[in-house]
Amino acid sequence: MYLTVKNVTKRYGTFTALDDVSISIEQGEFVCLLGPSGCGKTTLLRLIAGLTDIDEGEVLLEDEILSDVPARDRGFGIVFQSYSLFPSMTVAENIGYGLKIRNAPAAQINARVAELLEIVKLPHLADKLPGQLSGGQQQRIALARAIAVDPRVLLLDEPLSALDAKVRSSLRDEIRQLQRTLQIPTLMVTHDQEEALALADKIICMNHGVVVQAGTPEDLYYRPATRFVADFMGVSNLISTDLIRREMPALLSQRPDAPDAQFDACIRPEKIQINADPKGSATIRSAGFLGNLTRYKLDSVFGEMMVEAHGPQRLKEGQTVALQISPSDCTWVVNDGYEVPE
Ligand SMILES: Nc1ncnc2c1ncn2[C@@H]1O[C@H](COP(=O)(O)OP(=O)(O)OP(=O)(O)O)[C@@H](O)[C@H]1O
Repeated sequence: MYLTVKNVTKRYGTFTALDDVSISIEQGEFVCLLGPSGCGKTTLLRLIAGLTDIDEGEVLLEDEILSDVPARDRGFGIVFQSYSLFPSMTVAENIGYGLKIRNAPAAQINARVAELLEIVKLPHLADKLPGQLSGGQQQRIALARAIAVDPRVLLLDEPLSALDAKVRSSLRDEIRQLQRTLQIPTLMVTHDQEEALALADKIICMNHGVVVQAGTPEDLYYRPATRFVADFMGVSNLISTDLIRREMPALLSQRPDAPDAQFDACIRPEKIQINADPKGSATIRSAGFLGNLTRYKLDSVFGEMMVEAHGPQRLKEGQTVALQISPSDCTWVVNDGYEVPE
C-alpha cells in the first residue's frame, strides 16, 4: 500500500460525515471516489490533503503518519473543481509557482514550465492570464501546476464537472493518459459513474459517509454488492427473490443460500433478450433509439423493466414479448433497503 486511510471518522458537530472509513491507493494507481452528493467524498479528499482535521483514525503515506504534517509539506498536487489559478499571474508563472517557492533556479523553472506546457498541449498560452483562457484550458493549466513539483500523490476534486460534455470527455482521456505515463498515484472525486468507469483502476463507492464497495470498474458494474451500488453504477433491473421464485425460478440456481429478503436479483438491461411472442410475459411500453442501441421500457411480470438491444428499434410499442435471461446474468445483491428513485 502506498497511501492508506485507516479507520477515519470525521464529524461536523453531531453529524458524522465519515464513519470509520478505510481506503488505500497503490503505487501508480488511479482511484476514483464515487458517490452521490453529500456522501463525504470531498471531506475524505480534504483529510488526505491535510486541509481538514481528522477526529479519529489516520492517513499514512507508506509508513509515515501524516496527521501532523501540514498540507504544504505533504508533497501532494491538488486540482479543484473551480479553476483555482492565480488570476494575476501568467500561465507560465502559475505552473512555475510551486518550484519558485521552493527556490528552484530560474533556468530550471523555465525548462520545467516549457515541458509541462508541451505535456498539456498548450505551449502557445505561456504568457496569457487565466482570465483569457477557456474552462478546459484553465483545468489543463491547473493540472500542469499540480504535477510541476512531482507530487507524491495527485488529488483531483471533480476537476471536470464544470466543463461542457465534449471538453470533459477529451480532458478525461488526457488525464488518464498523463497519469498512465507519469504513474503518479491519483485519487479523483467524482459523482459521475461513467467518468469513474472510464478512468479508474479502482473505484471506491461511498454513500452516507461509509465505503459501500471498492473494486475494479468491472467488479462494481458486473458484481455490485448492494442495491445501492447496482443502481448507482448504471441502469439495473432490481427484482426481489420472492418475485423471481414465483415467475422464473430457474434464475435462482446461482443465488446465495440465504433468506429471501436478504438478496435481490440485479439484471443489467443489456443482459436481457426480448423476442416477439404473443404468449410472452412482457409488453413493450416505450422504446428509445440511442444511436448504437435501442432502450426498451417494458411492463412485465417483474414490474417495469429496462432492456437494451444493439441496433435500431425492432419491436413496436404495445408488442408482447418473451424475456430470455440466463441465471449467470443475474447478480445477487444485498437488499440494503435502497429504493430506486422514480
Ligand atoms: N464544514 C462543514 N460543516 C458542516 N458540515 C459539513 C462541512 N463540510 C461538509 N459538511 C457536510 O458533510 C457531508 C459530506 O460533505 P462532502 O462535501 O464531503 O460531500 P461530497 O460527497 O463531496 O458531496 P458533493 O459531491 O456535493 O461535493 C455533507 O452532508 C455536508 O453538508
